[in-house]
Amino acid sequence: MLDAGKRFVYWNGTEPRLCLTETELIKEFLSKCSTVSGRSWQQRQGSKHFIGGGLLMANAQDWYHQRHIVAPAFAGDRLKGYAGHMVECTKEMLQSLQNALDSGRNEVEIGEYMTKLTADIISRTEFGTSYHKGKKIFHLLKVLQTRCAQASRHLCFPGSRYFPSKYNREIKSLKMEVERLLMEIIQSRKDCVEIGRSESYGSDLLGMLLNEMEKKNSLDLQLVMDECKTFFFAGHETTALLLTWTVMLLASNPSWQQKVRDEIKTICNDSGIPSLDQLSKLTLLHMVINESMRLYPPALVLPRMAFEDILLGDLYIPKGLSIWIPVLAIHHSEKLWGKDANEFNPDRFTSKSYTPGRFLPFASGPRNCVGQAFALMEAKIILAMLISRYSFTISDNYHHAPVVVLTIKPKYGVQVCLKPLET
Ligand code: HEM
Repeated sequence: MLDAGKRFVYWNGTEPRLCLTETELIKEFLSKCSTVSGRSWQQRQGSKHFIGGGLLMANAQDWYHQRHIVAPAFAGDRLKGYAGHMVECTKEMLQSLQNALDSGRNEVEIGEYMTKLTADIISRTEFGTSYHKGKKIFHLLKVLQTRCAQASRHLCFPGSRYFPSKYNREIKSLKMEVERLLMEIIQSRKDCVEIGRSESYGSDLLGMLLNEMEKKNSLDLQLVMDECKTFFFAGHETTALLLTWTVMLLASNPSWQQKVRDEIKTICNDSGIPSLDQLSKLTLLHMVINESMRLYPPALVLPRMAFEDILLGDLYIPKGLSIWIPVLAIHHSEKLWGKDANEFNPDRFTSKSYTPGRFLPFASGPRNCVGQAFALMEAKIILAMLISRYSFTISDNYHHAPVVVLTIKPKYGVQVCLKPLET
């Protein structure tokens, strides 16, 4: 793609798209244009049933307002408070790996375990004690997301979203069921506060959203529900893919696997469970995670629409033009990363100063990933616990077939052979 030139326009059906690959311009665009650019009508339409007007799809002043409500839930002590859920859920995942080994299997498809684990973690983080109901909601949301993807193929036909087709009827009833369950949880929290049984709406993500919105006098329940759906959508599959690809890379590179294991042993002693202070000291693990996100970025493109005329350096972007930042192509560019751009080499992240605009797994600027610190904490805890308990190698049954559909997935999964380590 980068061979087509540094900037070029191409047509996606009837929509012209400007592809931006110059790192200086990308940096400037992402840092300065967060309120004058945003999600297109098509993007919002395609996702409105399963995430609605949540942060990911919000634009302009709505986005700015929502970002300020949501951001505190992912920072400081609140963020640290989620670590316990991450450790507990990972212990359960390790137990099910052990059960698989005890039943005579020594090979597992690790992607399945990671997908279930990250769903469990976000479910507990969002809904605390209402966790089982949360899991049911998320299951319905997954079905809803698939149906929306199927229905969106017909979005180009005018009026198709109003047809009472099979998909549209199913989407409507799934959406109603999700919102009914979410309202049940929210209502019972509100009742507890009103009758004086509790002082706040709770310390989980949902409770924090309700508390923040009440403080700012804007308790909009539809928005609370949309944010809950957004966190699940934005934070579950992305992290599962990061973990799955990292295990694949470490299983194929035993020397890096051992280096990371030694680091974990030195820093976390024998427990293999990193404390919050220890997480920031796991520098080799962090380099491996970065390299994994460079090679297999869970978000492949950053799509935006210009809502006003924008002047970026010498580039004039007219209002209404779509802008695409091709993260995958930038992360694999030999010009930006050198001749070994397609190889696994975590050493390239030894220095913390990378050219801005060339490493964008979480985007950058004010509209970057609000869950970045959460995702990195989660990934480090899970990987540290897994690596200190098992050594793993890539199975002969693994076929390397990354498929690109919005995200980058291993088509046939990632099969690894596990060996318990002496403790
Ligand atoms: C490895 C894991 C993750 C990756 C690679 C990732 C990546 C990204 C990227 C690239 C964006 C910007 C999208 C764009 O501008 O088009 C984004 C936005 C967002 N992410 Fe993440 N994400 C991850 C995990 C999470 C988690 C765990 C959560 C929450 C629990 C989360 C919540 C969000 C939200 C709400 C936004 C929208 C922010 C805004 O528009 O202001 N993400 N993420």
